[in-house]
This record gives sequence, C-alpha cells and structure tokens, in this order.
Amino acid sequence: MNDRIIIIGAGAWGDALSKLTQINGCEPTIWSRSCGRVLSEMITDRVAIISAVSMSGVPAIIDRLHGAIEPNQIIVTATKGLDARTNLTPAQLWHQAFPNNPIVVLSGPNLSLEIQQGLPAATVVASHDVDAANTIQTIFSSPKFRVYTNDDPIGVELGGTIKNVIAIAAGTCDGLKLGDNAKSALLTRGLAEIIRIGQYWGGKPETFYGLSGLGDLLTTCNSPLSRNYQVGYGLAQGQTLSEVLANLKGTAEGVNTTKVLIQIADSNQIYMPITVLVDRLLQGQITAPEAIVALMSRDRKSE
Ligand SMILES: NC(=O)C1=CN([C@@H]2O[C@H](COP(=O)(O)OP(=O)(O)OC[C@H]3O[C@@H](n4cnc5c(N)ncnc54)[C@H](OP(=O)(O)O)[C@@H]3O)[C@@H](O)[C@H]2O)C=CC1
Ligand SMILES: O=C(CO)COP(=O)(O)O
Repeated sequence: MNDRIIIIGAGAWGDALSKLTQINGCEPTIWSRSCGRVLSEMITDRVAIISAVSMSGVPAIIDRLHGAIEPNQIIVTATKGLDARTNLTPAQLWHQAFPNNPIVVLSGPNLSLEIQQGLPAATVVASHDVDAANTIQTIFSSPKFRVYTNDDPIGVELGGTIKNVIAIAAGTCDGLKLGDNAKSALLTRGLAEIIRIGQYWGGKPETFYGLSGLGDLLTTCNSPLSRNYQVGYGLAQGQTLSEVLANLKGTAEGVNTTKVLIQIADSNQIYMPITVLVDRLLQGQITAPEAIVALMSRDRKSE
C-alpha cells in the first residue's frame, strides 16, 4: 500500500511529509506545478491523496482534481489556513468538492526543518472516518514520528490554523523583548481566544488542549523557525509587512488567516482582542509597542 500515495506540493511541508513516509519504505509520488505532469492522471489507484499546498493553492488543486477522484480514495489535508473567498477551512473545501470521500486532517507541532533533520515529532490525524484515520496513521507512523488518531477534524484543523495568528503576536512579543511573563500571558490568553472561536466553529474544547492546539501553539510561538513568528518579530523591529514578507522563506499563513478570523469574529460578536491587534499591526494601523499598550489597557475582567 505504501507506494500508492501521492503528495501534492513540493514546498517545505510536502517535502518533509514525503521524507516521513520514506522512513517506512514508501516511495511516494510528489506532484508540484513545475513537475510537468498532469495531476489528475497521476492519482489513479492511489490509496491516499495528501495535499500539502499553502491555502492559496487549495482551490486550484481541487479544480484540477474534479471528476478524477474515486470515492474510496482518502483525501488528507495538511494545510493550515482559511480560504479568504469562502471563510472555509481546507477540509471543508475538500468535503464540499468531494462529499463522498473520507477526509483526514493532519496537523500538529511539526516544524518541517526539524523533521528534515530527523528529529522526533508527533502529530494528529483526525477524521469522522475511523478506518481512514487508521490508514493514514499507519502510513506515517515511525520511530521518528508518533501519530495519534482523533475524531474531531474541525478542532484539529482550527488549532493548527489559528495558532499562526498568536505566533505572529508571540514573535512581536519576543522582538520587543517583553520577557517570559508577558509571553506566557500572551500564549495562555491566545489559547483562550483559539478555544472561543474554535468552539463556535464546532471544535471540541478538549481538542484545543491537545497536540494540534496547545502543542502546536507552544512550538510555533517559541521557534524562530516559524515563518509566522518571524513575521511578528520583523514587525517588532519596525519593518513593514511588505518588507518582512519580501525576505521570508516560504508561506506565513497567519497573515491571511487573521483577515478571515476578523470577519468571522465581527459578524458573530466573538471577542478576539489579540487577533484584532495583530490585524491592526499587519495593516500598519498601529506599531508593535502601541499594540502592547492597547492590549494591557483593556477593561478589567475575570479570567
Ligand atoms: N513548513 C512547515 O513547517 C509546515 C507547514 N504546514 C502548512 O503546509 C502548507 C504549505 O506550507 P509550506 O510547504 O511550508 O509552504 P511553502 O511556501 O514552502 O510551499 C508552498 C506550497 O504551496 C504550493 N502552492 C502555492 N500556491 C499554489 C497554487 N496556486 N497552486 C498550487 N500549489 C500552490 C506550492 O506548490 P509547488 O510545490 O507546486 O510550488 C508549494 O508546495 C501551509 O498551509 C503551512 O501552514 C504545516 C505544517 C508544517
Ligand atoms: O505549523 C507549523 C509548525 O507546526 C509551521 O509554522 P510556520 O508556518 O509558522 O513556519
């Protein structure tokens, strides 16, 4: 079964996922836009189709696969973003396009560079289809990669997605050298914010305390390897968003995710003070020190 998977996307994450399956003797096919092959012709007989493209590429990939996927093929989404046009998650987009296929969300504290270096890590594969989640767990599990199954795909997906916004805030906090007390306060209140909107979206609260929520929050908010953290750090140095993004290697999904979250929070009156200030910072409406003052001088409340 192991050679019958295809990974879509040869970016940092697609390459790392490919390496993880190779530990198990698998020789996955990787498709990228530059490979010169027709994607829809390459998915025949694949047990699993693993999408590791950034959010902006997901709708285009779905279009390429229309009419080509068989109902028994498992679709795995490893993207951590939100669609700016529909406000849907990647798994929701995949489900909308292929309602009869099992969809599995793969998400966890998984910095691709550490995985490329062969360091150990753990992740979550979440699906309403238990058999599909078990199949993907088998494909990826190895002594280097511990894979947990989970039955809350929306909770798993949102934890890994929304933490990118908090990671921008965390990079800002470190860039301003605000100390460990401030950082812990930010992460803890950031988690409260993730749970507040995540629950509204249908995620189970306990999922956000797991690997794909708290686990990924800790990794991304504490690692200079994180592109989202780097965005916040650069803004704290006084760079504009354009300047930061021009020097960034790879995708920082938190930038667009912030915009989508603001829309959802606004139209449903969900209180997200950190996200609101990250949005204003990204838009250049406020400086990093001003964002801290705004965060600290809000009305008093209970925890
Ligand atoms: N890097 C990491 O540590 C991790 C990343 N992720 C998530 O994985 C996703 C990809 O991240 P990463 O690989 O790091 O990003 P990169 O910037 O390294 O690569 C971007 C990927 O997206 C693809 N892509 C972008 N636009 C399009 C498009 N219009 N059509 C088709 N494909 C497109 C690229 O395709 P092509 O290969 O054809 O150029 C490439 O595979 C993100 O959502 C990220 O949050 C999740 C866990 C860890
Ligand atoms: O999601 C990630 C680690 O789990 C990668 O984070 P960045 O996209 O910020 O690099």
